[in-house]
Amino acid sequence: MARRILSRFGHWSSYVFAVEFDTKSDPIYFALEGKHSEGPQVFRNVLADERCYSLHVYSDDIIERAKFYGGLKNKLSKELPSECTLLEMSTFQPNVKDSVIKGYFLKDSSKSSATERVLGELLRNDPVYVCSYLCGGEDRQWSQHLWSNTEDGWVVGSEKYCVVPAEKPKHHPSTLNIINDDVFYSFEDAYKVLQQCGDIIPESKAVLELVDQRLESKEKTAFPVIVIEGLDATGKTTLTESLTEALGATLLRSPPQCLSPWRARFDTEPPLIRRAFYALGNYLTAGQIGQEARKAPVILDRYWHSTAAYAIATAVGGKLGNLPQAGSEVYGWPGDLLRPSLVLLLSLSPQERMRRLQVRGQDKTREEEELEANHLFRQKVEEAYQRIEGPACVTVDASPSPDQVLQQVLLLIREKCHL
Ligand SMILES: Nc1ncnc2c1ncn2[C@@H]1O[C@H](COP(=O)(O)OP(=O)(O)OP(=O)(O)O)[C@@H](O)[C@H]1O
Ligand SMILES: Cc1cn([C@H]2C[C@H](O)[C@@H](COP(=O)(O)O)O2)c(=O)[nH]c1=O
Repeated sequence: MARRILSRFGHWSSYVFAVEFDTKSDPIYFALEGKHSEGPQVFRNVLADERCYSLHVYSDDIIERAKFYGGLKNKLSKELPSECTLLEMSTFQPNVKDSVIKGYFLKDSSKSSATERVLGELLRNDPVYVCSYLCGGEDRQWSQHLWSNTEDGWVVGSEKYCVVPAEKPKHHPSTLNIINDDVFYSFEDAYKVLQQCGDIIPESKAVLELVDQRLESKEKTAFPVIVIEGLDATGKTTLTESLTEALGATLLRSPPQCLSPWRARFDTEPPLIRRAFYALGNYLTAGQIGQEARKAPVILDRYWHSTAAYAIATAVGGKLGNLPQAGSEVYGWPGDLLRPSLVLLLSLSPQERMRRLQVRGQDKTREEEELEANHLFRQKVEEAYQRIEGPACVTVDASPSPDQVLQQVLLLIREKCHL
């Protein structure tokens, strides 16, 4: 397997490694060299005497890679001794798109041999690289040892590298693989993913059959198309229903109703597959818009902004600042997807949104840690919404009463769409 990666991007030692010791701060970045450099040691403040390993998921088959990585955390949590801590890790070439190899860094304070047995099994049977780390000498310098497969099992390979500090890259590594792993910018790219899943996810075929029958629509529409976006419970359903009535419009949504039987199934899949499903949903909806907007205005409950914003926020690890900068190509609109006339983003304070969620009877029992993680995720979704362009969204304060929100939005629509 090592040979495969060498042919694609160069030698293993040309990669930079990022370990997420703490999601609130930057990862620890390190590189590999033949000898240790003078200066600060990597891991000085974060590792003591634990045994350490890393796992890197790699396969030329993007579906195999996504599926295996998608299930790996669960598998490791079940099989490894409870004294093992799993940290997210990426291996990448700075500024090289699509170069990220996802994986985990493992701190093991158990005394058992179970960890090496589990990792050896993975190396033998699955699309992974395994490395172990040793700390030696008076100056406590770390080295990385890439494991190899042999006929008798696995061995700690002869390839030993010195672990040296690496510079923080300009962009967080998780941003390098967004295009076509998390967000699809053409119908064809999303379609290909579901085509490749046909054998392992039979439902993909049913979805593709529907998609094959879609009506193509990229043209400018006779009547305006107005999208209402926002986080869960910001009032989209309430507003889209009243708007539809007030304007004598047609109400559509993305993903469209016809995909409902498969949505839950695709929600359990890793991001590559799940996001391709949602992307195709937009193209199906675009076909419906093309038909309906000949006769009346169209109100849309979610569209491309949701697809891209949720995907980007999920893909980008750690802090809000790790999101790609405003103006980045990841916030662009797909060239082959019908553009709406206006996109309105409903915005609420986290407290009011939580209150509405609770009134609705959901999300009552989150643990504090999960809430915090979620809060960061929500912030990333909102920020990503606001950075998407072509068209960009107009933010609407959704905190007044339903009728006041409706009146405010009607004014905006009259002003921007001359309705
Ligand atoms: N302007 C408002 N003021 C107070 N409560 C509201 C307002 N708009 C909606 N609500 C209430 O907030 C809850 C969430 O509203 P709604 O279902 O319309 O949100 P949503 O954005 O469509 O949610 P989701 O995306 O999760 O489907 C509902 O109980 C609804 O009655
Ligand atoms: C359209 C769309 C939705 N999602 C996710 C985001 C939310 O968690 C739910 C909300 O869906 P609802 O139908 O409004 O309740 O689905 C997504 O990830 N990508 C999308 O394109």
